[in-house]
Amino acid sequence: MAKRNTYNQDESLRQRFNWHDYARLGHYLKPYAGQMLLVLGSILLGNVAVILGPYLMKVAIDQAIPNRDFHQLWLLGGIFLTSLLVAFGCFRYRIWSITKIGQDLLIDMRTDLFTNIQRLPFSYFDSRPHGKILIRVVNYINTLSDLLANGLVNLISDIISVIITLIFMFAINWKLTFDSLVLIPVLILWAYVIQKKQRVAFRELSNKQSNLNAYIHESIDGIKITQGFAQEENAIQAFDDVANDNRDSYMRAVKIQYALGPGVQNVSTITTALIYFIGIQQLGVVVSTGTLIAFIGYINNFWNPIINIGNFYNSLITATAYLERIFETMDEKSTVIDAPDAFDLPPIKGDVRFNDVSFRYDQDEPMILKHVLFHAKPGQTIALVGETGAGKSTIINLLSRFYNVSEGQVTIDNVDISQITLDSLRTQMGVMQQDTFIFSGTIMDNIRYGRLDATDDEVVQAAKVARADDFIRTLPDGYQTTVQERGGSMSAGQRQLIAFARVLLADPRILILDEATAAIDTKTEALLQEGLNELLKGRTSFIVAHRLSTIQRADQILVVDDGQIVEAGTHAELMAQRGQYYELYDSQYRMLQAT
Ligand SMILES: Nc1ncnc2c1ncn2[C@@H]1O[C@H](COP(=O)(O)OP(=O)(O)OP(=O)(O)O)[C@@H](O)[C@H]1O
Repeated sequence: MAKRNTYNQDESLRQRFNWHDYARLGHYLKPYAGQMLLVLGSILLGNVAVILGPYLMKVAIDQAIPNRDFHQLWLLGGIFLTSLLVAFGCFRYRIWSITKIGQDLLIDMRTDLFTNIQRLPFSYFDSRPHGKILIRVVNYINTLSDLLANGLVNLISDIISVIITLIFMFAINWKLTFDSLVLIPVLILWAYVIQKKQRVAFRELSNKQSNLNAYIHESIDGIKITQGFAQEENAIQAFDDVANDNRDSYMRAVKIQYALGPGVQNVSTITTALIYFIGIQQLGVVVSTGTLIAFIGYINNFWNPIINIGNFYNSLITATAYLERIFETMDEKSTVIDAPDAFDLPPIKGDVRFNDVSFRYDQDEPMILKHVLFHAKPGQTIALVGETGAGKSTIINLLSRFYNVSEGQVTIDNVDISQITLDSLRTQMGVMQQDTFIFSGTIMDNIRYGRLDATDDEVVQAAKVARADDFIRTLPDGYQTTVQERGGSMSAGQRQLIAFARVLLADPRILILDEATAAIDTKTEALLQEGLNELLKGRTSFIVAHRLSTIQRADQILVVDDGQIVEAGTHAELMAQRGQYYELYDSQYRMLQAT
């Protein structure tokens, strides 16, 4: 697993970028090969139309004007006008088509990346700020798709345009053409020298952009805490730091990036001056006036695409920094996957065992769970209790195989869960986290998340059983009320009732519930208790329990301490033992009495 990373820590790459990886991009371009060929055809036609201009000028100056041949002049003018129209049409088609290809490419790459992210295990998300994942899916892909569609077609068009121009130049005067190319090797050397520095600078910049994104994401997520503790000034200061870092690395990167442009520009200007110099010396001897004027036109035609090629090369180096991050995420392998011979778990009865399970989150950290052993019979309710950080949530996370156990086995109906397909395991399990997640959408959609093919009636029925129906009907649009991501407009108790309904609809055989600790008014508490009782019926349930009532009713209570199960039994049995549970219960009971 990757080392943990925070917003102000630069991410290091696990593998060095391999230039051959650019070949992988070919895979994305393949479906658009036909469309790109059409675009290239239009570019070719457009280029010929543009390049014709200086040649027509030469004929006009050297022949039509001295001979006072108006017929030829009109003809040349007509051809020139038509060529302009053709160039305009080709240009429009090219812009439209390239934009479309770019957008389609964007969807393809983003879908691949997003699909892989959906499959990644909890450990991946534990180890990095979510803003750093976000920037890869949104910003980096944007840059890359533009480079692939627009940049690549422009590159090919520019190369074609250089070749056609060169052909015309050679046809007019081969000696002047060679003189025009004399500084090209200098340019290539210059591009090579700055390339290495540029890659390093843009890699650094991508890190800083990622940090900035991570910080913004984190601070928006935690805005209520920030305001609650009046820490806005500190947050702004921290933001300033990452934003300044970002600006500084941007300035360093563009300083190197823009070193190429003036280089090309200077070489182009010197070459033009050189041609004037040589041309004027030989004017009337070897070079006619028309030839010199046409040649100067061609030199511009020649250098414009060369400048563009230089820019493309620049963008390519820049995009490499983004590309390596995108590929890294695309190549990230899930460690929690189906075994090669995995089979579907048949309908679960609900017998669950932890056979001597030990677990650590990180390879180089000590075991968090140590030799955990218990057996839950079908339909039983198991309450996990213990001090904070004891390992209760870790135990239930292993049950749904959100992480792989490090040692031992977890079995359901006597089948090791590492041998069955994840899908068949998780679709038969209902997991409710302490902080119920609400997606943006309607209440109806949120409950239906439990089973997407449920009818409206089934959703309402589930809400009724979960005791959520009453409060939903008091909302302005009832079940069609729109709620925001995380359900900010609902109370914690209401969010839990929605979650109960969601799980009831899914009707899982095994229920895993991290009970909310938030203080809830007695009326909602009673409702939640009723909803919970309905939920527990006929299922094997694991509850990280905080309510005394839930704990007392459990068939088995497991007392977790420092990653081990130190006591197990019913409430009466454990009270009689007068051990840790007794003390825990006693202190909680006294606390309740005091309030
Ligand atoms: N994703 C994680 N990566 C690394 N360590 C973790 C992770 N989640 C939890 N831990 C560590 O594992 C230990 C057990 O945590 P766990 O969340 O299972 O405790 P808990 O008993 O559920 O606590 P609480 O009652 O406060 O929720 C703690 O020391 C915690 O710091």
